[in-house]
Amino acid sequence: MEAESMQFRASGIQKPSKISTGIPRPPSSSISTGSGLHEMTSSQSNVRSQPSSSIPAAHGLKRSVPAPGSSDPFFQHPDRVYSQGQNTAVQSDAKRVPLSKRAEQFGASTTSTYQPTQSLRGMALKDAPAMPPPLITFLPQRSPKRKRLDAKEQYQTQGEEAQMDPVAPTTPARKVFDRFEMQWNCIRKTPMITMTPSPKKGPYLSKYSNTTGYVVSEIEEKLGKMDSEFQQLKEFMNATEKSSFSVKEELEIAKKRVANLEDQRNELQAERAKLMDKLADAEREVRNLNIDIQDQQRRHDRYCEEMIADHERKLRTKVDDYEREMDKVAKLQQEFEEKCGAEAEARLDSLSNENKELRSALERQKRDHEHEIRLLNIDLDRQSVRMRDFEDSLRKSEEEQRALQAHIDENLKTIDRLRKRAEDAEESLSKDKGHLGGQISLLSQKLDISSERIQSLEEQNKAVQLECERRLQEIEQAAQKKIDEQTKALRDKLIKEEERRHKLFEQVQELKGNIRVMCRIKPPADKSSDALIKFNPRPSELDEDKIDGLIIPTEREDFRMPGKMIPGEPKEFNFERVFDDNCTNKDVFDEISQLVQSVMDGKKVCIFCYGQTGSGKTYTMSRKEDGIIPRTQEMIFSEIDRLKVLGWEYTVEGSYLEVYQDKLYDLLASRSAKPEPLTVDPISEELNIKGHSFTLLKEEKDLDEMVKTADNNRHTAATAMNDRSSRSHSILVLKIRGVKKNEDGEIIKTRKGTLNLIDLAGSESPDKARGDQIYKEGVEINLSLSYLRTVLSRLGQGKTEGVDFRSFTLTQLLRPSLGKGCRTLMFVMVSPLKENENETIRSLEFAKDVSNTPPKQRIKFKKSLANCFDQAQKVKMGGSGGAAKSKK
Ligand SMILES: Nc1ncnc2c1ncn2[C@@H]1O[C@H](COP(=O)(O)OP(=O)(O)OP(=O)(O)O)[C@@H](O)[C@H]1O
Repeated sequence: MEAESMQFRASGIQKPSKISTGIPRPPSSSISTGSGLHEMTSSQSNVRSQPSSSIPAAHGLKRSVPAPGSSDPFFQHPDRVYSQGQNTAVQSDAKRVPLSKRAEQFGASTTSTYQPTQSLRGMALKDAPAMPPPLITFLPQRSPKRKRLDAKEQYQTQGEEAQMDPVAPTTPARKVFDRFEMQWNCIRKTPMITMTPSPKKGPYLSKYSNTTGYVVSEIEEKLGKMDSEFQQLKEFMNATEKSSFSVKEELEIAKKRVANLEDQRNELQAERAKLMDKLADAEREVRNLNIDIQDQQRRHDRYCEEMIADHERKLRTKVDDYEREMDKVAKLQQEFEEKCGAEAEARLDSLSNENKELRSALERQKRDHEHEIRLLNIDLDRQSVRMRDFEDSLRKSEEEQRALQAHIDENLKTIDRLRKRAEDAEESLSKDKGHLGGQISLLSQKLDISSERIQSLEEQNKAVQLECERRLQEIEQAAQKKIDEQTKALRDKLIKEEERRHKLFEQVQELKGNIRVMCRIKPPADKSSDALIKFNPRPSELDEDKIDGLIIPTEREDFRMPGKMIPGEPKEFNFERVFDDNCTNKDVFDEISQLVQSVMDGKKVCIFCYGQTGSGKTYTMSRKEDGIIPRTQEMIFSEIDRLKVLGWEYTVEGSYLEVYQDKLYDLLASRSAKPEPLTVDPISEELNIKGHSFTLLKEEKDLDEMVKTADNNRHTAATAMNDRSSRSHSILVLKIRGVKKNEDGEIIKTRKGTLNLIDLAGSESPDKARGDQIYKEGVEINLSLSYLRTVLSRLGQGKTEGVDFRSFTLTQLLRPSLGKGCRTLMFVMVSPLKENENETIRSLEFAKDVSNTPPKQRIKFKKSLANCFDQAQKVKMGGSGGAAKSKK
């Protein structure tokens, strides 16, 4: 059976062996029943070739069987009409033609008819039709509309059809099988041949007899067997077809998978190309970053070098200037010391001027130096800002690198994923495996190389950054060291210079006198309309731009002609300086700032503002924007800062006091209750007020606050002339203490200065018409002022002994600052209005009294100075050599 099935597969036509027994045979016959249809034909042939002995009475049958195409009724059956040729062919080719072929032959005679009434009597078995003629058309009819397909298309179409209907007879084998099945069904449906029973005939013929029946049942049995075999065959055929369709399906799936894998491979290649591009971009970016970093570093180096060179150059210039100045000072000092005798006085003024210039130059230089240091610090700051910027840019580049790295990591992850996918694909695509694997490994190798490169670039970056930081630190340290050294050298020089300046300054101040007087003329509200006093200003002999004297014309009654006014003796007033109505508060302070400086040097200084009500005392002393007090505040605290550099530490204590009706009050005390008068210690060397303590002023703003409080509390009383007319003396007292310590912290020098800034009450004559209270206040004020004049006059004459300060609270208060070695400046404020002329002249005379007592030295100094100018003038007229001399 196995061999047969194999044979079937090879030929495409399977024929069960039982089929060969489709033609009934005698049971004794040697014809094998196990052969196929082919054998069946052979057996028929064998039957024909057998000796007549084996087939009894064959002849009778032979004779009775008509030849095909004859008029025998068998062949006239409407369903079994055979042409003679066909029949012959069947008979002659029965041995060779396979059943299928024969089936085709049968199928070709679509019009053949079968006559069941036809008898086979007298027909030899070999002449009997081998197969019953088919009842229907065997060959499948092709639809005329159906397109003719080539073999492949047909195969595919059949495959598709088979997919739709797995048992559809579309394959050639199926077609043959179906035809065979139909043929077989025909045979099965064909009614059994009717034969006339003939007991005389042999057993063979008796098989066809219905009367005996056993032969028919045998055939029936065999047919049943064949049927079942056929069913098996059919099942087998169906199963085979099904498996063939599933194989086809698998093939299709495999094809699709191949296509998918192809796509994946393409995708992978595209992704690899993208990654390569990204990698190239990253490398390019890193290269650019490196170039940027190098550029930045170069620029930074160049900037540092330039800065250092510039700084050195500036410093050299400064040192040179400083040394030149020092030489000049030394020369001057020498000259001064050499000509200290009579000529010294003659030269004193020029020396003092020079000294002033020198001092201002030195201060300028010092300021410049400080400015230089500030600039250097700014430069350093800028440098550190640049450094920070540089660090920022580095940090940014690092971040970019990190982002790049993250990107690469992401890509690596993607690659890993892809690699995994590729590996999966590799498993199913064995052909592409090597190729794809190679590509992936190449890609991962390249990526590894890139990651290594990035890592090394990062390391390079870090190294460059570290190097930059190190170099910058070195430069900073070197610059700082140089700055420190130079600052120290300059500081030492400055300290020496400061000491010299201090000495010279003291000398000049001594020469200027301990009591100095200056005058200020208040500008008139309306120059054109107001009736003004005719001040004839006299320019200073020392400085033509300045005024130091006033000549006021007077009138007197002609004693020969009473009532007639004639010009009187002009009144001449000489002061250290006169500020006319063009001068500002700044000019005033520039002139007196040296006295504030003296306080820093440990001197006791009193600055008074004297004058009639409304003449501008408070304006000069306390004007918020530019008065003496606000400017003094600023100067003191900036001086403290300056001297700190030279090793001085200062403390400032202050108090704001008021003398009203000869009683002392604290202007800082609360005004809610009636203020209690204070008592001054009459003996103490320092100003001591019982029950009163000075306020420690750490910063300028503390002093400012104190002044504001005092201003608010200041007692004022309305007068006809000035709404805020002051009816009391106000005194701002500042105690300034300085100590200088050595490196071990021991105090090596101390300075104790006191500054009294006094805004005196209005000096006008008391007028009864303004009320008793004001009159009383006026009398009191006048008394205290005249006593002050007395005290100052005596002091101006150098009489420090026997001066009684205790008579009035004001002088008692100022006593510690008016004694020997103290400095006093009196500002006399005058009104320019004609209506105030008397008061103005009285004020000027008051001031004259104070200043009319200059030291003898001063008179001599002025005389010799005048001589000097005369001589210089003469020389100038005489020739150039003289001019040079005069210049000198
Ligand atoms: N140099 C000046 N320039 C412009 N205005 C001035 C000047 N001096 C004083 N004044 C003005 O004159 C008025 C009176 O000045 P101030 O109060 O200073 O007088 P005073 O002498 O202090 O008076 P009192 O003795 O009553 O206190 C103010 O309005 C002030 O602004």
